[in-house]
Amino acid sequence: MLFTKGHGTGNDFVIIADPDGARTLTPAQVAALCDRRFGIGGDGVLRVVRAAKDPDAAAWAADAEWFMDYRNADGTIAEMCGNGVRVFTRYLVTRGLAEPGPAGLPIATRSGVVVAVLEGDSIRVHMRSPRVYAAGTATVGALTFPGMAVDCGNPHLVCVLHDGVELPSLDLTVEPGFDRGLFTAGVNVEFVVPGPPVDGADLHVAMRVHERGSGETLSCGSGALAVGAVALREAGLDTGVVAVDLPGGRLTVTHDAEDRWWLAGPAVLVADGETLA
Ligand SMILES: N[C@@H](CCC[C@H](N)C(=O)O)C(=O)O
Repeated sequence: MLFTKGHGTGNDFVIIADPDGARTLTPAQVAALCDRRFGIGGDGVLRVVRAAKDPDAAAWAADAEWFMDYRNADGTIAEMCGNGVRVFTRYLVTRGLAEPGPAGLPIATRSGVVVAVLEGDSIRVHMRSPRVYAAGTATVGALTFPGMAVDCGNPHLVCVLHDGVELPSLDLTVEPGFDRGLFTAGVNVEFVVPGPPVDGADLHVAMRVHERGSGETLSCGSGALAVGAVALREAGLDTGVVAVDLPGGRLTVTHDAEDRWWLAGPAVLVADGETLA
């Protein structure tokens, strides 16, 4: 099987082209591809398929030619992957499979159509609007952190650290505890600390994330969107730009005056290959 490897701020993906929807990817195959010792290694798989050729995306085929079929490293399906959309777009354009129009390139995902705009090394995506909807808590070791539940198409719990707890001190090798009644399908948990002012942003934060189905990753685009929404809300700002620093680099979240939410950051293809087993 031919594959391409790519990443967005270190959130890395195995990309499998399946334009006509001829391939079945089982959870076990996805987990094997993503295995960092016995496989290619990745936080997830992006299957590149025409929306019209996949029953999960047929509803969007009139609005977007291509469907990002995203799977987590453990083989589970997720509704959205913000870094994945950018890497997916880079793949389509680099391979000549799509060309963005003046308004950008629509991409179908399991949580609807998003639109990607190429800006050199960076790709900016008009995302589905995040919805901050409930209070929750996360536990890491003996510590409990209050947080806000945010729906970005996929579920997030954003926790601002308190009492001088520092991001590097958190052990995210194990899944944080969370309220399974609130998040019946699991959750991606973001831990956030405020940062000093940076040029071009209204707010600046640093975050780490434990992703549902993938463990701690170097970056999570939908997580950054959730964090940006909570940061703007807590600052009392309706619109603004939030610089979000992750272990893998910086993403920028913007809520503009037309009520659009944007996620921007780099997207890189690093290798092509072929699996042998
Ligand atoms: N890394 C992604 C999110 C991938 C899906 C997530 N693990 C889930 O299960 O919801 C991103 O960049 O958004």
